[in-house]
Amino acid sequence: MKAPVRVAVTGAAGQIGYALLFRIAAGDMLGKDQPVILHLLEITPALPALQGVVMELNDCAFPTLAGVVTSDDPNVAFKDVDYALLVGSRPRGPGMERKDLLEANGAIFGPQGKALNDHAKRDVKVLVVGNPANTNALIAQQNAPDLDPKCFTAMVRLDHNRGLSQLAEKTGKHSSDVKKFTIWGNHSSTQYPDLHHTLVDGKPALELVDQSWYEKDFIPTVQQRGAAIIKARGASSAASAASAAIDHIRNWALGTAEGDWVSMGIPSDGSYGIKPGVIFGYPVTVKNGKYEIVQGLAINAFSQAKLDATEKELFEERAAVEHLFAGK
Ligand SMILES: NC(=O)c1ccc[n+]([C@@H]2O[C@H](COP(=O)([O-])OP(=O)(O)OC[C@H]3O[C@@H](n4cnc5c(N)ncnc54)[C@H](O)[C@@H]3O)[C@@H](O)[C@H]2O)c1
Ligand SMILES: O=C(O)C[C@H](O)C(=O)O
Repeated sequence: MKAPVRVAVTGAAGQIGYALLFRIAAGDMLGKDQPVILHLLEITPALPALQGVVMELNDCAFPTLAGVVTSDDPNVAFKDVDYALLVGSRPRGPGMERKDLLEANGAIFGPQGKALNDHAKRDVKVLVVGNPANTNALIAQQNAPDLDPKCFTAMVRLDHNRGLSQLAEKTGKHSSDVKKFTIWGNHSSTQYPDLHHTLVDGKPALELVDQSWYEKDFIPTVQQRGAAIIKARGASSAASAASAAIDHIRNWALGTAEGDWVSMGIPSDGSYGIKPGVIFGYPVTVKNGKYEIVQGLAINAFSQAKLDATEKELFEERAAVEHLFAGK
């Protein structure tokens, strides 16, 4: 067994929290040889419910669970953490766009960014799940001037996994046969699920499906999947969101597979013409805990229009929350 690492999860008594904590504690995220100490943050009224979750965690007697810290204070919860999964925030209901949550949730991420800045490990890996995830990650990043801006990422992995599954079903293959798929941009209905470089069992995806299915079926299905789940379940996705969060951190910590990439919301740096200043979904590979944008992919006019639309939306969201940045 390795030395334990500290993993913070916010909103730990919520529905994603309930699907996430047990898998992290069981070693699904960082490996069966990596003990974890969970640092669980909740709002004060949810602390009794959180205690119930902790009782259940203990009752599992997981070999990889080395301790649990609970708090309603981010300055306590983020002390010395190696990983922080920022889930705690309000989910949307039917008929809402995720950006309608900016007002309600944006205020959560400034103080949490500052607490990470003041207390977390200097190479902390932060994943924002709470919606609107990209812009909340930007708010946290902008309140953490002493941390590397690249510590802050947002989750587009659920969209990525949804795309793998849709394409696998259409082509009669398994999702593990699908490689080099990308979610560009925002975790919102402007996200661009891009099949132009995708391979299914080694063959170009766009040679296996027709363009009209790609444009009129695949893209909107992936873009609107969160809303479809809210409609069907009466609550937003939880187990699949938790699973995607585990995939995102596992790949960031342990690396991506040779010959493939994953999608992560990361700080834009000018790659593919996206101006710096937002958290943008990109194709990335990871080695030794560092992610790198896959460079040199051809972008045709169709793709460029989609990239422009999602970039525009992210800069609009940025403009709406700039007052929450440190020093503003
Ligand atoms: N990025 C994605 O792909 C994705 C997928 C699914 C859900 N989400 C988002 O994740 C968020 C959580 O969803 P859920 O279904 O678990 O919601 P939920 O309402 O079941 O749980 C949220 C929890 O967060 C807690 N919380 C609220 N403010 C907090 C704060 N300041 N600090 C700590 N905890 C706080 C609440 O008490 C609650 O227990 C929502 O914003 C949802 O839209 C994102
Ligand atoms: O759609 C939502 O509001 C929840 C989540 O972001 C999802 O994609 O399932």
